[in-house]
Amino acid sequence: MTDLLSMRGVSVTYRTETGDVPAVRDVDLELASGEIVGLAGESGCGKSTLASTILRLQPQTATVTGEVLFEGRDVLTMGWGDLRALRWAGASMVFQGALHSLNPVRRVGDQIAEPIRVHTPEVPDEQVRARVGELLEQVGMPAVRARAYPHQLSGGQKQRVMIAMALACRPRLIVADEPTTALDVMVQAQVLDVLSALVHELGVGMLMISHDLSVLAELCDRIVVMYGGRVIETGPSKMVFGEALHPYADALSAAFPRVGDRAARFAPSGLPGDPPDPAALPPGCAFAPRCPRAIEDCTLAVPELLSFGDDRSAACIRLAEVS
Ligand SMILES: Nc1ncnc2c1ncn2[C@@H]1O[C@H](COP(=O)(O)OP(=O)(O)OP(=O)(O)O)[C@@H](O)[C@H]1O
Repeated sequence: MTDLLSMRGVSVTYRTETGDVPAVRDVDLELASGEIVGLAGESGCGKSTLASTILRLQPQTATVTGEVLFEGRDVLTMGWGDLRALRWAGASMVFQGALHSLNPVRRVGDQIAEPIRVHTPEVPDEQVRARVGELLEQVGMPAVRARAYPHQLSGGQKQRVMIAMALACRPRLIVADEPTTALDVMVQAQVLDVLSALVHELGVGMLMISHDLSVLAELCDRIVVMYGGRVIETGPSKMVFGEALHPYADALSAAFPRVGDRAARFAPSGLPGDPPDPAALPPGCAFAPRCPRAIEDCTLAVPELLSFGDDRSAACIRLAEVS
């Protein structure tokens, strides 16, 4: 078990008018301080749902079971006071839609200062302002930009502001859900550089979700690949993308795009069919209907996630042949 984040047997089911949607099924995930872990998988495989459990941000229609231990304490059962203290100060999130979540009529410096003021009301204004300037400089912007309004900033600068805000209360974990998706390729690369430099410099942990495999490969120490709500492979990033064990992860790396190549973004070319509907998974291995190596036995039971060496695991009954 790692010191920072340890998720055990996490399942999330949404209640909907048309029935239950089991979006995440029995997921284990470990993340240590200073480590960047990437969550990969096609749209709808449960990445955002899993990430939202870390800060208990899922909607009321969701039922979450299992354990989400943050520094040894279960986020799923902690009281509201502890949860409030955890958000921003323990763990913070950089969202996909961040570019539109800044308040257009407030200076960005005031918006970065807000979590600091809420979490540490005793800190005098002058120190808060100094901290905001320091944060802007950390993300590569001059401190004077604190006075700017969002419309005066470019998309990349706005995303830097969101990163500064996420860092404001010195969290030990950052959850980044598609943090650069809306940005141009060049700006995307710059923002990713800022993020990874900060994670390494400050020694915080980061869970990174991206459709873009090249982003994950470049940035992450370890990769967790999801399919149909389950983890199907984990391992060091170079190995998962270079010599995948699971046929699905293998199909992904075969379709490996160039950095920022949006046309090739996470749609494993050459893989027939669509990702499964989480409310109606096929029996046994959910990937079997699309898998070039599937045999009849694959449909009998959900394959267990088995360890391969110290740092890799995969869920496929045919691994003896694949590995
Ligand atoms: N609030 C909700 N109510 C019902 N179903 C939901 C809700 N949020 C997500 N889902 C469903 O849960 C499944 C997992 O969704 P999730 O957004 O976690 O996947 P994802 O891998 O992050 O996809 P994407 O990359 O498209 O964001 C999908 O089938 C989705 O339709």
